[in-house]
Amino acid sequence: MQNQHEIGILGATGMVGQRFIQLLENHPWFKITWLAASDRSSGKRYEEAAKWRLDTPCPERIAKMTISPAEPYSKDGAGAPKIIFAALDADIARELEPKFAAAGCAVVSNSSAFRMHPNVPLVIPEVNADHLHLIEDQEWRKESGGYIVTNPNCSAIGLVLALKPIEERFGIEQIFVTTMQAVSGAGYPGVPSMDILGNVVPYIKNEEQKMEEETLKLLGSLDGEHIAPLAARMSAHCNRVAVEDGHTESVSIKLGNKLGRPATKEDLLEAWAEFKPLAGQHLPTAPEQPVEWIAAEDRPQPRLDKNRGRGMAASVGRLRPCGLLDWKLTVLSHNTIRGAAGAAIVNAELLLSLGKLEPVAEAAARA
Ligand SMILES: NC(=O)C1=CN([C@@H]2O[C@H](COP(=O)(O)OP(=O)(O)OC[C@H]3O[C@@H](n4cnc5c(N)ncnc54)[C@H](OP(=O)(O)O)[C@@H]3O)[C@@H](O)[C@H]2O)C=CC1
Ligand SMILES: N[C@@H](CC(=O)OP(=O)(O)O)C(=O)O
Repeated sequence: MQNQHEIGILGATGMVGQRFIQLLENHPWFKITWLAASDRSSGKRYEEAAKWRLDTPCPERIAKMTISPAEPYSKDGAGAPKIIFAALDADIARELEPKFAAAGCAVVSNSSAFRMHPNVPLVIPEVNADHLHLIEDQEWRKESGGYIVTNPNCSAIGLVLALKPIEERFGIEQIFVTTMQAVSGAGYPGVPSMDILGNVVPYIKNEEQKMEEETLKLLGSLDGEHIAPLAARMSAHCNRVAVEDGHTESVSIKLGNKLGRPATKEDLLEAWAEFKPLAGQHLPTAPEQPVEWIAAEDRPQPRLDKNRGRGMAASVGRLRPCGLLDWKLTVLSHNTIRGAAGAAIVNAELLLSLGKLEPVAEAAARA
């Protein structure tokens, strides 16, 4: 890819916005040319508005950029770029993302606002790239070429990466999952230190419902113009724990009978090892091995394993028979990389490789 495409970030000052900047600053296909946040930040230089929380320095070029209002067109008529990465709270996303899509932008969203909308694809490229077909039914796409594509909740994404190869080969009938979610998942400043230090909080608003609905949509199949969710039963328990980054999940599953015989441990390990659905597509942010099996009996652990595959792989370990369902295992993934900014970036890479980020005028003219 020779030309870099100009991109903008909505919510650029937040936890996920900062990850977008970190992951995109040296990206071979995308160049950050526009940053937007709330009225509190607009008009300020990025370094004045954002409290940089990551362990690599804020890129100098970005620090000096001025934050724009969160609108698709500015007063002088100049527009935001046509590719927008969005990292907004759901309520704000619900209001702003459609404005950008209506203005002809491809909105690659990380928020939950439209994930379960029937015409909005909820996508993990390794899992359900075919669901992108839904954008063609969006009114914005028909009128201006713009559209919204979403990535999943940060807890759903690791789980689904681990389950997809199993569902494909063996089928899945029941899923039981308990999460241990990092504090960075709540944004900054997030959970008060007095609430989380030396403690576990067994409640994250709306999280269990999102995990359950999104998992079944992601593992569902495109049926004409609709997604038929996976017909499995699922129960999620979500907890906040005193970990900085990385969501860990204890999972039990009951398998289907696609194989015609009970699956062995070796069958499951082989399914993960051979799961490389994007091989040969050369998407820069996609990990070579999306699901990494760790044999050590006490892994995966967030401190040691969250950065596998540059933070884009789901780590899986502790596979053993389950006394209630068939198998139990532990899954770990980085919540602000694979679970947020990295997920949206790999979605945009997929869209570009499929020709769906071409200039909007062309798409609108075709419609
Ligand atoms: N943190 C995580 O691990 C994950 C987060 N998410 C989701 O990503 C989204 C962002 O999360 P996170 O980065 O943690 O949140 P933060 O609270 O850290 O950041 C929110 C961002 O939105 C901006 N913003 C707030 N109000 C407005 C407004 N009215 N108009 C325009 N911009 C506004 C803020 O700007 P300002 O600085 O000016 O206030 C800031 O840039 C949320 O939907 C969250 O649920 C998803 C997966 C994982
Ligand atoms: N709720 C998640 C992070 C998040 O923001 O999820 P969502 O993208 O579904 O809103 C957590 O607290 O860890």
